[in-house]
Amino acid sequence: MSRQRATAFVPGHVTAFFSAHPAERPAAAGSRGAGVTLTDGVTVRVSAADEAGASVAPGQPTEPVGPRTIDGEPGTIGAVEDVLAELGVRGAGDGRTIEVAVETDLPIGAGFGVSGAAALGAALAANAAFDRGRSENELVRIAHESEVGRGTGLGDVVAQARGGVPIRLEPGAPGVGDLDGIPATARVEYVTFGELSTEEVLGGDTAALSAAGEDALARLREDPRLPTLMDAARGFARDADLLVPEVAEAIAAVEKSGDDSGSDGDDHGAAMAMLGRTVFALGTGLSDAGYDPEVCRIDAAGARLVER
Ligand SMILES: Nc1ncnc2c1ncn2[C@@H]1O[C@H](COP(=O)(O)OP(=O)(O)OP(=O)(O)O)[C@@H](O)[C@H]1O
Ligand SMILES: CC(C)(CO)[C@@H](O)C(=O)[O-]
Repeated sequence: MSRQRATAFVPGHVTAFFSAHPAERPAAAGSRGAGVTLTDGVTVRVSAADEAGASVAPGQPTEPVGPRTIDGEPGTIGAVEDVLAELGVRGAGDGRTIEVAVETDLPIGAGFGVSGAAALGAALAANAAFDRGRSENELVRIAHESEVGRGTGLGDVVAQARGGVPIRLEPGAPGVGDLDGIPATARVEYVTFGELSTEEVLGGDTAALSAAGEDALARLREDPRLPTLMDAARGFARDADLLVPEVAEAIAAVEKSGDDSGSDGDDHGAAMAMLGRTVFALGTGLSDAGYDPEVCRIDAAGARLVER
């Protein structure tokens, strides 16, 4: 008998650069690239709900699915619904409804991979709560396929499952894709100026962007260190023509304050988080430049079930 309730934590993931690799089969689709996973992330609690809390999901007018909240307010994430359907826990057909509570301090749609994290957290928690007996690789694949299917991300789920500083060498879910990483830890600062639609960028022409992403990856593979990650990220944002003015200004301000203070080797400047109007820095670059950033660290562990 399962406990019918479980909670998972999934780190946020900031992509530094990427190339898009669509494919017929969602498990084979994905991205190459690199980024950092964050101790700031998404907590997902999945539980059997009371009938009183039952609701009807958009697009499924007759199926009661149970309450869905994001930070306590009603809200759904498409990839989460697809994960639950795949695991057969969405409307179990026995009158049971499922409650999903997503909590995060991260902004949604600003380059932190919140939708991928919510999907992976829902997969881990639903599997545990309803004793689905899937392995970690299977759950990562289900979350990856759901995220790719919704067009809200390509490489966040596999990166978030791993933790650390993931390098996505080959696109796709476990068994298809291939990951490496930079063995490093650091303080992370970030400031968000607003959203950038992932669906819009991925739905457009990605050829130039992907060429820039492949160049950046080649550079990082030659020298898998944090300063090279940040430098390749800045080059990518420029070459892929994705840099937004507020982020460009912040990157320049961090560079200038580093030059002025003759800063040591611990600060590697700032870069843009893909895909959001967000700037991030490793070290104290943003606070040194006079910004008031959120502060966290590189996450060491990757997605996991937690006691709650
Ligand atoms: N308040 C909200 N703001 C934005 N999206 C929301 C909100 N509530 C639910 N959503 C859903 O959450 C998902 C957000 O996906 P999106 O890929 O835009 O963001 P993200 O995963 O946080 O960021 P990114 O892909 O830029 O790293 C979408 O499916 C959207 O429908
Ligand atoms: C496409 C993307 C930048 C959206 O956040 C991310 O999923 C990635 O790096 O594949």
